[in-house]
Amino acid sequence: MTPEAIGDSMETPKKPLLSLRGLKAQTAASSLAIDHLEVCAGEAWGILGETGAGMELLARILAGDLAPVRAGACVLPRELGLVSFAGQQERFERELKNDDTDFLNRPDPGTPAGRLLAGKQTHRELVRLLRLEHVLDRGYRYLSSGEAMKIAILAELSRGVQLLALEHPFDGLDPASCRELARSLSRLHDGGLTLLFLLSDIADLPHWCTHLALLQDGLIHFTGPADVIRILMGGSGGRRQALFRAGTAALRGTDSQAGADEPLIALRNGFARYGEVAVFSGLSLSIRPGEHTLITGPNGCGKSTLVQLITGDHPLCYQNDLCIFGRRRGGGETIWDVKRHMGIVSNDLHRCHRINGNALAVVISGLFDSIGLYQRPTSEQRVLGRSWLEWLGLADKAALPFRRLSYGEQRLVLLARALIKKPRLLVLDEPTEGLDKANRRALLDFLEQTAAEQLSTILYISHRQDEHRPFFRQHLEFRPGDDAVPFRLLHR
Ligand SMILES: Nc1ncnc2c1ncn2[C@@H]1O[C@H](COP(=O)(O)OP(=O)(O)OP(=O)(O)O)[C@@H](O)[C@H]1O
Repeated sequence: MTPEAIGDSMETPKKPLLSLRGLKAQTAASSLAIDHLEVCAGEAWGILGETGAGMELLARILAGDLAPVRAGACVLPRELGLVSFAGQQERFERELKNDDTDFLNRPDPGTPAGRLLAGKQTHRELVRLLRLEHVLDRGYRYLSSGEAMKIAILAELSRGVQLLALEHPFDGLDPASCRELARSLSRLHDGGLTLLFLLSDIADLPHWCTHLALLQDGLIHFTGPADVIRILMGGSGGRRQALFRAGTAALRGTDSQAGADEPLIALRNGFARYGEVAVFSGLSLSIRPGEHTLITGPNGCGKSTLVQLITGDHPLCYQNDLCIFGRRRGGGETIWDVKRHMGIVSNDLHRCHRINGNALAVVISGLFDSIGLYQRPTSEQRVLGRSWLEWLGLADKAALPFRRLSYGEQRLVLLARALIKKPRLLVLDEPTEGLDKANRRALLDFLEQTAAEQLSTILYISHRQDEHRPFFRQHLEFRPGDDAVPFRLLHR
C-alpha cells in the first residue's frame, strides 16, 4: 500500500504548524518514513501505531533528539510540547543524577512536582480537576506513575505551547482521570490548542479528534480527516497479529503447587507511609495458590507501594505483619530468597533498567533477579532466553541494546524476563503500559491459560477494565475517599 493523503479539501490551504515531507529516520532497532504529514493550527490528530511500528522515532524527531537520515522538508513549531515515555525516563534519570542525598545527609526529594508547572496559576483548575494539589510539594521522582504522567502533561501545557504531542497519555491514568484529561484537552483544543495523540489503540482516541494517520511497519499509510480514515480502517487500526505468541508450555514444570494450602502472601493490618504521610493502613490481604488477584484504585492510592511491600522493595516490609511463601518478613531471609519465586513487571522496575545490556541479557537476567546481567549465562540459559525472545516476536532484536528498543518492545522483554524463571507468583503492576491492543489481549489470553492450567498465581494491577478478566478470583479495590470502607475485597 502506498502512503496517501485522503480527503484533501478544495479550500485555500492553511499554513501548517508542523510539516514533515520526504522524511526518513533509522536506528538499529527501527525505521520511519513519512512522505507527507501536515498538521495545521487548531487540528487534533491521532497517529495510530502498533508496538514496534516506529512511533518512538516520531517522538524523538519531535523532541529534536534524532536527526533524520533524509530530512526532506521538515518544519516543527517553535512552541512544541511533547510528553513521551523517553522524555519521562530522561527526566527521572536527571533527577537521580542530581540527587544530593549523600551530600545533604538526608533524603533529597529532588525537584518538587509543582516547580515543573511554570505558570502554576493558569493551570490551577487543571491541577484540581486531576487531583494533584497534594503532590505539588513532592519530589517528581516520588510520584506514582499516573501522577507523574499528569504532571508531565501539565508541565508542557504551562509552558504555553502551540502544539502538544502526547504519547499514550491515558496509559496509567485511572478511569476518572482519563475522562477528566480528555475533557480538559477538548476544552483547550476548542480554545485553539493543536494536539497530536501518539497512540496504539483507536479506542483511546478522543472522539473529537479531527484527523488521523496510521503508522505501520515504519510507514505512514493514511492521513486525512478522522471520520474518513476510521471508515477505511474498519474501526480496527490495530496489528493483524500480536508479537506476543508465547504458549503456556513454556511455564510447565513449575513448583507452583508446592505448599498448596499455605498462602503465598499473608498481610495483616498492613500499612505504608512516607515520612509523616500515610499512604494506607489497616489493609489485610491473603493470596493462596491459584487465588489470582486483581488490584484497582485511583492514581496514588498505594497499589504499587503494596506491591513493593510484597516484593521486598519497600523498607516497611520488615515492620509489617507480612508472610511471603510462608515465611515471616524480617526472619533473616534475603531479598533474593523472596524474589526467587516471583516474576515481576512494573513501571518502577522498567524505569530502573538504566543499563547498557542487550535484550537477550535482560531476559536472562530474570533467572538471577538482577537488573542487568553480571555473570556468564550457561548455554542452556542462552538458548532459553533466545526462545523467549522468539515467542515474543523479538528474535531479531536479541543483540540490540535494551534501551534502544521501543517502549512497548522493552515491556515485552521485561515480560520475558519475569516469565523465564517459571515463577510461582507473577506480580504484574500495569504490565501492558505501552503495548498495543493485540499484544495486551495476547498477554491476557496467556495469563488466562496460565491460570486455567494452575501454572502460576497472578497478582495484577491495571486501570483498564478490558483487562479485568473473569479468571481473577479476588479483587482488592482501594477506595481512598471512603473512610468507612477504604478497601473492598470481592471474591468470585
Ligand atoms: N518516596 C516517597 N515519598 C513521598 N511520597 C511518595 C514516595 N513514593 C511514593 N509516594 C506517594 O505515595 C502515593 C502512593 O504511590 P503508589 O505508586 O503506590 O500509587 P499507585 O496507587 O500505584 O498509583 P498509580 O495508579 O498512579 O500507579 C503517591 O501519592 C506517591 O506520590
